[in-house]
Amino acid sequence: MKVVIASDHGGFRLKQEIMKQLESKSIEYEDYGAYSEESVDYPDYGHKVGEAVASGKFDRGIVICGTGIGISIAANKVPGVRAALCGDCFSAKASREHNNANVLALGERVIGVELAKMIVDIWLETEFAGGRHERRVNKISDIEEKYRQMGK
Ligand SMILES: O=C(CO)[C@H](O)[C@H](O)[C@H](O)COP(=O)(O)O
Repeated sequence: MKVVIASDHGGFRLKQEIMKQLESKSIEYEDYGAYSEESVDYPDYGHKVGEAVASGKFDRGIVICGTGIGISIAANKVPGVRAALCGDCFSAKASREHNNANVLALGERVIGVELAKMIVDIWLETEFAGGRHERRVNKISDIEEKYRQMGK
């Protein structure tokens, strides 16, 4: 599995921890920044990760900002992205099983490092359950298609 990861300044330190975790599990990843705690704008990083996942270059993306909110909103603007902001293990599992989330968003200023690592582990390990969930996820794609046809 190939993972792309990015954060703004508010998620920089947690990103460093998550990258160490990916390395320890020999999961291939690429760091799309930010590369320091200097103040930057989270939409730029959510957008980059969203495009990298939607294009098929990466299987999954992880985005981190202070709350995880702004960067997940930005990633979700890219058609084909299903970014899930998770602050607990149950949601992390469900976001994969039910929503086939392809981007995980975390809030460094909200959750601790150890919880974040557990969430990442569960999220990366869990497969999409399909079945009735597939019909619902397809309806999300239908919404995107509707706006694509309207040229928006
Ligand atoms: O949480 C965020 C947006 O939803 C981002 O992490 C930003 O980091 C946050 O808004 C930045 O705030 P700052 O006061 O500029 O560090």
